[in-house]
Parts: sequence; structure tokens; C-alpha cells
Amino acid sequence: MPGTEVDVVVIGMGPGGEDVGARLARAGLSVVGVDARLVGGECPYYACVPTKMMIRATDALGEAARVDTLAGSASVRRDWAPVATRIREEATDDWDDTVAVDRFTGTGGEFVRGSGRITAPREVTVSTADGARVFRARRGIVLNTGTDPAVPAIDGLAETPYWTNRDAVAVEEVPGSLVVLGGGPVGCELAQVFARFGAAVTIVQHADRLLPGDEPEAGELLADTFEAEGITVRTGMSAARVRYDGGRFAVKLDNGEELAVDRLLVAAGRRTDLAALGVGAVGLPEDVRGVDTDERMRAADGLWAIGDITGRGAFTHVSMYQARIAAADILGEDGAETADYRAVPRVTFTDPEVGSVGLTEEAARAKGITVRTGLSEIPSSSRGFIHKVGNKGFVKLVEDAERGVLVGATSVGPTGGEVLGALVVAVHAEVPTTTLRRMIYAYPTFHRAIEDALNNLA
Ligand SMILES: Cc1cc2nc3c(=O)[nH]c(=O)nc-3n(C[C@H](O)[C@H](O)[C@H](O)COP(=O)(O)OP(=O)(O)OC[C@H]3O[C@@H](n4cnc5c(N)ncnc54)[C@H](O)[C@@H]3O)c2cc1C
Ligand SMILES: NC(=O)c1ccc[n+]([C@@H]2O[C@H](COP(=O)([O-])OP(=O)(O)OC[C@H]3O[C@@H](n4cnc5c(N)ncnc54)[C@H](O)[C@@H]3O)[C@@H](O)[C@H]2O)c1
Repeated sequence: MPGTEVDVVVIGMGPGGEDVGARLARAGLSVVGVDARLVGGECPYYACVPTKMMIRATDALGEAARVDTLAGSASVRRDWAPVATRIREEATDDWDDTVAVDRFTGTGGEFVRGSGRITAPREVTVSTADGARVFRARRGIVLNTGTDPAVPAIDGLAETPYWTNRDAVAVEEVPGSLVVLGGGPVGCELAQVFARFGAAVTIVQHADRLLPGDEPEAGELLADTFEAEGITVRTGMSAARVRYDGGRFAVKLDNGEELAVDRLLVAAGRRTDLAALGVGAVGLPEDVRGVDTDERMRAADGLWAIGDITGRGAFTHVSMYQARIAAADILGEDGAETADYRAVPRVTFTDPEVGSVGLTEEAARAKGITVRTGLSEIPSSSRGFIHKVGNKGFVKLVEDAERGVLVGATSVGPTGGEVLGALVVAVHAEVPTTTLRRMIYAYPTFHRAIEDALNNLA
């Protein structure tokens, strides 16, 4: 089939794909951006932005519930309508990407809506509504195709109208009861949102704790907080069978317990389909989860990969970081930066927020690092004492004792994600812990708990 010659084809216009495409187009390259769904990807339409709008509302409800302890009394009439309206009108333009497409074409790029597949080195075939189009990319291809929700092979589940994150962000009404399958970041954030808006929520988590990628203290604290708010947490368990009778879900757990609920949210991780992307055409394995890249985001000759498929942290900030690096490499910039994942920050926006950077204690020990840890509790800090209700949290530091630098840190608490900022600098810049101990920490801030944790390193 005759093809159109261009410089670069970007398959998948997630946050990183849109960014790399725009950078290359602005630099004067001819760039074709391809997306099967919406330009901007999961983050603005189905993930970060709408869920954080939900959480903004949920946090307001959480604080209102604390008025009785701190400032008299407050009575609140919960209403989901402002949340649904904000998501539809402010976050997603009713799931319309015209603004994003215009933003990209405004840089000089061409946008093609359709499903892209690598059909030969430097060749992409796009299935569009009007048939197939072939592009030959002189410089190469950038893959930013992200992930889809994984749906576990549970008896009966596939035949039911379960929700994934893509359905959950579009709900107009909060269900009366909900099972959330999965206790990772998606499950934890959305469980608390729907529970605070009145749903009776049960989290069914296969791993032995919530947020298993974080320090165990974080998952334990979150489980205690959730239980105190009325969320049922079942860990070390999955569903054995799911049925839907046209109105309600019957979810039978591994332990035989049967839950009857209005809705079921599947938040059990993500999946990729590398065979559908045709990466075998450039010699890469297709039966694996992700695409390996070097420090310049190169995956093969004429192929760069960025974002969730690289397995370096499924976060928008990682995708955008990698986009910057890939763009510099494609443009052949002198002295271009290379990827460094020692200080990848992650924040789960529950109340309390769970922020982490770098290695957990377990991961550091597994790497053979001589570890010292230091922990301080937010409630016993001055600010925690003043804050009173809603003050649960801690700062945990993981030090490479031989080098005297932090290799990981966790900050849980009110504004835990913001407190994390200082810790990201410490891990990224390898600031000696002796230097961190000699700093002045403003009184009475939440981040002053970092100083206490430093003094507790042992
Ligand atoms: C509920 C939820 C909440 C989240 N909250 C946060 C958060 O608060 N902060 C954060 O940093 N991260 C968050 N994330 C993760 C974040 O959404 C992703 O890391 C982010 O979207 C970056 O993904 P990406 O760049 O790999 O691509 P994606 O955003 O996944 O986009 C990939 C794009 O590729 C397209 N595509 C796929 N295959 C093809 C193909 N063959 N041809 C053409 N197009 C294709 C898709 O249509 C999609 O538009 C959240 C995720 C979820 C699910
Ligand atoms: N605030 C944020 O930055 C944010 C928020 C949400 C998601 N994310 C990103 O999106 C990614 C995906 O999040 P996620 O929570 O969907 O995935 P995840 O893989 O992090 O967690 C999924 C959880 O589901 C559990 N699980 C798997 N199969 C199960 C089953 N059959 N029954 C019960 N539980 C089961 C697993 O034990 C796991 O802990 C995350 O890794 C994160 O990087 C980020």
C-alpha cells in the first residue's frame, strides 16, 4: 500500500504522546499523532483529573464532618450533581477532545483518529473510520499507548455490567452499595469517594494489604482509617464468582461470603496488548507486559516508548518526563538528559494522602543496601496535635546508611503529597542526611515531622 512519508508517527496520544508530538512539531518536524480514542489519553478523561475532582469534593465532606469536633456543628446535604457536572463540563468537555486536538494541530502536527499498528520498521498502519492509512516515519515511531483496565478471569464477571474507572468517572448517581475489586491506588481513591458520598463500600483486595506497592505502615493506616469511616476492607481475598440479576450483583468471595450490591467496580490493575501494537515487526517480544527502553527511551531502531507501557511508574508525571527525554533524543540535542528513576514520586490522594518516593524499606534491603529507617507520627508532632481530628499519618525515611543519603521516603497525612516535595528533593539530589538534620523546619508545619524522622534514624 502506498504510504505517506513523515518524520515521526506518535501512536497513542496520552499525556506523554501529546507532549512529545507537540515538541517535535514545534521544532519543525512533520509529525502525525494517532489516537483511537481521545487526545490527552486516560488522565484528563478517565483518570487523574476527574478522580481528583471527585476527591476535592470528598475532602470537603471529610472536613465538614470534623466541624462538630472543632468548630460547633455543621449539617451537610451531600449532592453528587455538582461533582458530575464539574467532571462533564470542566474536566472532560463531555468526553470531547476538540480542544486537545486543536492544541496539537496548532503546533503543526497532523492528527489521525484511529488504531495504529507497527507493520514494519518505521511503518505504521492506522485503521480509521474511512479505511487504512499507512505512514512511513523517516526518524521513527513513538509508542504511548498506555494501558486498559485489567479484568480478572472470575467466574461470571465478564457477563456482568461491572464498572471500570472509565465508567466510575461518568456516574450521575452514587450507588447505594458497591464492591471495589482491588485495593491499589484506583480502588482506594474511588472507594473513599463513593463511601463519603453515602455508598456502603466493601474493598476486596487480593494482596494482603492495601497499596501493596507502598510501605506496609501506609496500607495498614489506610485500612484502619477506612474501617473507621465505615468502609469494609477484606484483604488477602478475591471474588470466586460474580452474578448479575438485572438489578444487583451477587459477589461470592473466596471465603464463601456472599455480598449483594448495586454496583461492582473492577480496579484490579491494568493490562497491555503488545501483539495488537505489532511490536514484533521491530523484533520486540509481544507476550510480555511492557516495552523495555534505554535511558533515552529507545526501544528498538527507530522506536521510542514512553508512559505506562514502559513499566517505570504508571503516572502522568513519568509519561511527561519520558516525553521530554524522547523528544530531545529524536531531535539529537547535544547533552540531552537521560532517564533517572531513583526519585519517582507517587501520591495516592486518599484522606490521609499517601506520598512516596524512591525505594521502600523492603525494596532497599532487597537491593543489598545497608538500611536505617526513621519514623515519626504526625499525631505526636505539634502540628498534628493542633490539627486534632483527621491528623493520622507518619513520615518514614529509608536511608542508605553507608552513603548517608535517603533512598526512599513516605509521607502519609493531611497534605502528605505536598510534604513529599521536600523528600523528593532529598532523594533526587542525594542531600546528605547530616545536611537535612541541620536545616530549619518551620514550626508548626506537617513537614517538620521530617526532622523528627531524621532524628529517629536507626
Ligand atoms: C483512575 C485512575 C486515576 C489515576 N490518577 C492518577 C494521578 O492522580 N496522578 C498520576 O500521575 N497518574 C494517575 N493515573 C495514571 C495515569 O492516568 C497514567 O499514568 C497517564 O494517563 C499516563 O499514561 P500514558 O501516557 O501511558 O497513556 P494513556 O493516558 O493511557 O493514553 C494512551 C492513549 O493511547 C491510545 N491508544 C492505545 N492504543 C492505541 C492504538 N493502537 N492506536 C492509537 N491509539 C491508541 C488510547 O486511546 C489513549 O488515548 C491514574 C490512573 C487511573 C486509572
Ligand atoms: N494518584 C495516583 O497517582 C494514581 C491513582 C490511581 C492510579 N494510579 C496509577 O494507575 C495504576 C493502576 O492502578 P490500579 O489501582 O488499577 O492497579 P494496581 O495494580 O496498583 O492495584 C490493583 C490491585 O488489585 C488487586 N487485585 C488484582 N487482582 C485482583 C482480584 N482478582 N481480586 C481482588 N483484588 C485484585 C491487586 O492486589 C492490586 O493491589 C497504578 O499503578 C498507579 O500507578 C495512580
